[in-house]
Amino acid sequence: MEATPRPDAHAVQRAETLHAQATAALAAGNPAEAATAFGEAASIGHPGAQLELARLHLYGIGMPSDPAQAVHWLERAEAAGHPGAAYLLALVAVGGTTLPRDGRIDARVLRAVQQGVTPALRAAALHFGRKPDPADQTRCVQLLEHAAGQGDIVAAQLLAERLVRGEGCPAQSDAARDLWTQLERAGVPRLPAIETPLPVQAAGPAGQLALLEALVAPDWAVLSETPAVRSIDGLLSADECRLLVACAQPQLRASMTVDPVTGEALANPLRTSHDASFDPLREDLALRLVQLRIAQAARMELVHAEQLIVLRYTPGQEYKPHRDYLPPSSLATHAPGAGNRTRTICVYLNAVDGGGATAFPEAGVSVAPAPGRAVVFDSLKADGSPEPASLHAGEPVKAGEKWLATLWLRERPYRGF
Ligand SMILES: O=C(O)CCC(=O)C(=O)O
Ligand SMILES: [Fe+2]
Repeated sequence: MEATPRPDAHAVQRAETLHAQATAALAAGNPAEAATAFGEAASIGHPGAQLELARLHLYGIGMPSDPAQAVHWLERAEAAGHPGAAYLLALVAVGGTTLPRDGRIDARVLRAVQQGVTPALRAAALHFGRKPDPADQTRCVQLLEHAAGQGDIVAAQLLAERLVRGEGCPAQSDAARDLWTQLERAGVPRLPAIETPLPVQAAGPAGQLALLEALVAPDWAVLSETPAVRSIDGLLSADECRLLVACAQPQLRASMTVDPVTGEALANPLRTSHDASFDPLREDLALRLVQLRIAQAARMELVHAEQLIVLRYTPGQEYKPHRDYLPPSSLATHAPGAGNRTRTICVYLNAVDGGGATAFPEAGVSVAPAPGRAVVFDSLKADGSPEPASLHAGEPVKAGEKWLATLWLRERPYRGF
């Protein structure tokens, strides 16, 4: 890596001014202007500007997405000692498209954890939380405490759920109640009760970070060959199911469907749930690792996936019989280069008190919700043409809530990294 020449005091001052201008431009909704100013400050050697510029390149804000360019600036910021840069480089590398999946991932996350980078603490907590060793369970709680102490609301929610059940610590119902009272005062909704009675595959060696274990998914069981329907148990841990619900809750809105004639998104009685779509910008390392395992379970690369969707159904709500492949009208406007939706994986995040199974009438199979269980099915035939027998429905919920995470996977890459 090239060493960045040390800028003089005047240049440092100018870089600070540009960084402040760029930050203001971004907040005011002028990403192109922000990119120019961050770019100038980054070239002078401002590590914060290098990191911000990298994020714009990565997510294609104010410019087309260019992960390789993002990595270039992140490596500079990392060399200058910016704690967030190591974290972001690890986040890019786990995807395996722009940087190799190698030992630097764990080393970088470990460094970010030691420097207290909040999303790194959250990701490490969830990783250790999947290891059965009691010391790792304790580590998970400590990392959640550290992140929550730094203002990470989601970590605080996950911590409260562990405290109340005594997961990785003695049960502390008073402390859990106090924490929930504080959270509720701040407008944070309660999480549904999520426990995973299904055994979850252990996450690599005890006592150490080995984040690439996220890519190891349990095998599927074939329920129907044609149409292809499979199920997988123990895909996500309780913490991971809670994470998806907690991240979705603030963004829930009435679900839309694609009009088969016009391709427009419409509120539709076909689908009465609420859902949240995860903007890639909001995908932190923990969410990315969870999604990588979900994609792996579906035996596809995550770059083929549209944005993760989390759905919530309350009693009476359902997703009436439908097929997931896109009609030609919407395919033409929704990333046609990626091809059609070829496969879907839905992961149940909680136990539903009544109803809510996913039914495949043509296959004659039905999958009941259980936390961490997934159903994987194909929407296209082997020759790429639509498979009408992939018809399926989310049956009405009769009691309690149903939380579900869905990845719709395209024939070809849909995401940039
Ligand atoms: O709610 C369900 O069980 C099915 C969801 C579904 O069909 C979808 O997300 O495409
Ligand atoms: Fe569907």
